[in-house]
Amino acid sequence: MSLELKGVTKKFGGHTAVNNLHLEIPSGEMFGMLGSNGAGKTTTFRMIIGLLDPTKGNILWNGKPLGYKESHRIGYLPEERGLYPKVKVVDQLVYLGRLRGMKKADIIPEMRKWLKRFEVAHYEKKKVEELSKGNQQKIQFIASILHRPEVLILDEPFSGLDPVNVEMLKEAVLDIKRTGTTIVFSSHRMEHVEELCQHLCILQQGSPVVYGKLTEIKRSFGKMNLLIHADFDTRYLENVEGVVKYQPKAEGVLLQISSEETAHHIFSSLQGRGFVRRFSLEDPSLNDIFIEQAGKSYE
Ligand SMILES: Nc1ncnc2c1ncn2[C@@H]1O[C@H](COP(=O)(O)OP(=O)(O)OP(=O)(O)O)[C@@H](O)[C@H]1O
Repeated sequence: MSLELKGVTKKFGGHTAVNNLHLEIPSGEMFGMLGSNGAGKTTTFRMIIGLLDPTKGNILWNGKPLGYKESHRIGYLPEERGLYPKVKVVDQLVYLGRLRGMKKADIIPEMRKWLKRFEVAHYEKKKVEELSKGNQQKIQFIASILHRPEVLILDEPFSGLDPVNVEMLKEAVLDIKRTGTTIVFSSHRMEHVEELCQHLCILQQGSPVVYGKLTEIKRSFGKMNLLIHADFDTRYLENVEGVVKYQPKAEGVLLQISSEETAHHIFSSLQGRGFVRRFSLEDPSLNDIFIEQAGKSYE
């Protein structure tokens, strides 16, 4: 049971937006799709949901093609949010739920459950344009999950939300995953992907430059981070062998080092120089990996 992309390519005229993409996303998994602006994430999502046809390749859900007719199986939160501004929240959700094969009598209680959970129950009879952008996003999220899809595609679900709402949405996404839904989501916020996904892919110009399990991707990166807070000048570390990057922080310094051996060596070299409040060896962050692979910072 999985979502499979087999050699999927999408060309727009002479431009290749997605290039021979092979992915296998196990059923029930939450999968992170990363990449710089224009890398091909949204195009891939549009092909998965059947809004665009691949120029080449196949997309299979449990071994069968996923087409536009399978829309009741798929939930999609698009990047460019698009609800009808003049239509009331309830009418909008009933309309979208019915499009995905639900009965009105089933939609209303499910809708109310989610509106309450997202603390927007009092907007049920308001027009969408009367809601803030963040609250409109919650409504659009509800629209994407109301029919309990088997596959849920979330394009930048957390963008534009305040930290409290990000947490609220994250909890909801995790609960949906627990029901067995397969979730693919894109984000430019690496910490969200690190927190939620076991597997991920980084696209660059339509091709995956990193693909696999987060823990293995980190392990095979070949570098680690060393955080040091010391009450003395540590600038000499910049020239120590094995130190790849030296970044002064508001407090202390963050080093990127090539091996654990370098950490041992640095630890010894700090002895006798003064007080060390923190010495912490850490895995590389996804941001480190992204910057190196895709060549862009999203901090
Ligand atoms: N309908 C279209 N016609 C022509 N070119 C397109 C079309 N849709 C996307 N593209 C091009 O395909 C490439 C991939 O775009 P896509 O929107 O998939 O990137 P993305 O990874 O989602 O980017 P972002 O992070 O900015 O949302 C871009 O170069 C884009 O200009």
